Amino acid sequence: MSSAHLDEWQRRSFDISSGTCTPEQTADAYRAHILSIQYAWANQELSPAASASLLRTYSERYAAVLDSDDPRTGLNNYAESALHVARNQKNHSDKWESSLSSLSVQSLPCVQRMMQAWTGLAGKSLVTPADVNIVVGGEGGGSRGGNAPVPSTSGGRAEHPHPSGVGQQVSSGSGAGAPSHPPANAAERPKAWEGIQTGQTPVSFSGKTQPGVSPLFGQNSGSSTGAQHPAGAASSWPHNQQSMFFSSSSNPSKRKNFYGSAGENNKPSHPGYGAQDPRATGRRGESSFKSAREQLIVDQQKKNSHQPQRTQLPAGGAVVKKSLGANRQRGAFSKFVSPMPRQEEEGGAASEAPQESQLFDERLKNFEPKIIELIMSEIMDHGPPVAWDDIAGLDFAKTTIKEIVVWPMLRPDIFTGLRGPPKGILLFGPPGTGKTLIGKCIACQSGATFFSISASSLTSKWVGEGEKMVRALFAIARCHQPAVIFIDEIDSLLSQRTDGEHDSSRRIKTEFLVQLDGAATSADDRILVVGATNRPQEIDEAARRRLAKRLYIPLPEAEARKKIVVNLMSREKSQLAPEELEGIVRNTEGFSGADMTQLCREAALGPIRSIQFSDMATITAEQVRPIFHSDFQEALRTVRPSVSSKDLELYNEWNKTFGCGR
Ligand SMILES: Nc1ncnc2c1ncn2[C@@H]1O[C@H](COP(=O)(O)OP(=O)(O)OP(=O)(O)O)[C@@H](O)[C@H]1O
Ligand SMILES: [Mg+2]
Repeated sequence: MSSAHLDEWQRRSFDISSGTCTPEQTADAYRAHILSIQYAWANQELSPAASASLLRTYSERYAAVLDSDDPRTGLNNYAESALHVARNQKNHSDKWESSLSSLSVQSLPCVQRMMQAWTGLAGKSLVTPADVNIVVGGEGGGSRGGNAPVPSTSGGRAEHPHPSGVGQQVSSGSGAGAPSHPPANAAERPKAWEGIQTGQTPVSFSGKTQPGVSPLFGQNSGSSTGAQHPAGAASSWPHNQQSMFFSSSSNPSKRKNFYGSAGENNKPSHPGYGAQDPRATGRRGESSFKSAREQLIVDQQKKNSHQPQRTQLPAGGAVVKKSLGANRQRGAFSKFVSPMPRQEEEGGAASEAPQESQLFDERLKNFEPKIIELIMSEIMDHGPPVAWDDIAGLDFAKTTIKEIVVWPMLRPDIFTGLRGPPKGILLFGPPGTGKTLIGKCIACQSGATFFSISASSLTSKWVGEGEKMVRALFAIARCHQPAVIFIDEIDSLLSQRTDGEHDSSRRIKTEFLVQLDGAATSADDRILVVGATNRPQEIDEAARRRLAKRLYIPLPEAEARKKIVVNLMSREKSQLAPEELEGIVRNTEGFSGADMTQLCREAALGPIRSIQFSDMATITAEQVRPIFHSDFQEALRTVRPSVSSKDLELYNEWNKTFGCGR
């Protein structure tokens, strides 16, 4: 035994027996003991007999700590695990089975009304608001965001009524066709309807509309219209209506799940999104087993659940393809939509789903799971939301970006051919002017799948891994279209190729250029690469050409500086007269957005600095005085602009030569 070991053991023994340790610390120390005994034994520092004896001794004491029912002296393992089980336990509603029989359902007034409406009121809204109280799928079983997984009968050409019996999802939109009549006899009815009639299908009814659960009857909360459902679904849905009925993988994070979806084609899942939460299927009794990867995704979803839902489940549930912009919800979180409708997207029939799923596998089968995993982790779905208004000034850049990202979504029909959006944007300008901020804003506002890639994650110490990463990145982006790939500090990835540089970094650049060029991507692919740099002159000329839209992000003008101060001060207690504000703006000529932020931070410390040291411990937050103009004056002594006029000249020069600004 080395003396170091003995010292350590002695110290731990002392700690444990000193009585000052919490049960957790004691247990930890015992665990450490047992580990070190095993380690010493494995290294032949302890004889087998000695280690067996030590282990026995420690195990006895260890057990006493762990299994104690006295919380002061030990850890109650049973309680801990019981808590764990309780945390993961499904609530009662999971087990709750409706006592409603098919007969009692039929006698419900709303069902009666609906049946009457069916026969008597074709062409009119069939439901009253009260009807929306009936939901399908129970907990988590519905689809979200107004994309009810029900087939459409758009254009009045549906031969089959809605499985719920309504015949059509009643919509506020204009795209809905005339509601269809119910089939006159049971033989004509789709199976799902029979399921309701006979109580065979696992339909549950709850007393209230749950958020995120699509009403079975009645108006959809979103902009879902008949037109939103893929054409053709109407004719194909009866064959798998149950799966459509219950599939609901509309969570945005599900798209991270597409990988590994092989073999799931027959499940009522969103084929493009792979494994799904079994609860979401609404099928009771199905195995609740989740792989570690699925569990991770579920955990991530929970973690990010406060984020706005940006991904829309294509109508029809079983259809993978995202619908085009014209059919989507619009607004801040709506998706960036391809101006070039693809054939499959237009078709969108459920029968195409298996092919699509195969396509996903096909496209990614050559990539190592590890690499795919790495890239998937770079998909940015979270982070504090940034709105266009949070970015002061930069109107030209903002308008141009909206033009490239937002407008094609609104009018996909006119953004085709030569008007198609560019594949690459370069944001360049002095440091701290909001380039990264714009990237974050695109992530929040475009609705596209947003990959925020750092150059370091693409460059690997393993030769050859880097270009694989680049290939995988674009392949995955292609599977998640429309997609935006944001590469901050792109100069480090695409700097000029020199003779002396390492071969692997050269290969990464080449691969990137190939992918950017579209040689490896088709014209229909909606992948937008946004690069940001404050060293535009270092970018390789080939890369420069591919980043066709080069936008100068200059230092903020007076108005923008004012807006930054006003924005930041609105969140603090401050007293600034308008003329004082103007004074600050005048004195900050040449400051970048980041400098302005720094100035405000420094000024905000003014009130704190004025507090007497003796009062520091007792003063309440309300007693801290507001930020005054004098604090700004004080701050201006220490905060200086970070961009020199010489640097500015360089940027202006580069902008004149290569920029796309006016
Ligand atoms: N136009 C702006 N409006 C509001 N805040 C801004 C603006 N520009 C910069 N800022 C502030 O400065 C901070 C830094 O900005 P950002 O990281 O976007 O700069 P950058 O242009 O990416 O700089 P770099 O080139 O050094 O990466 C932002 O978090 C924000 O607080
Ligand atoms: Mg930046």
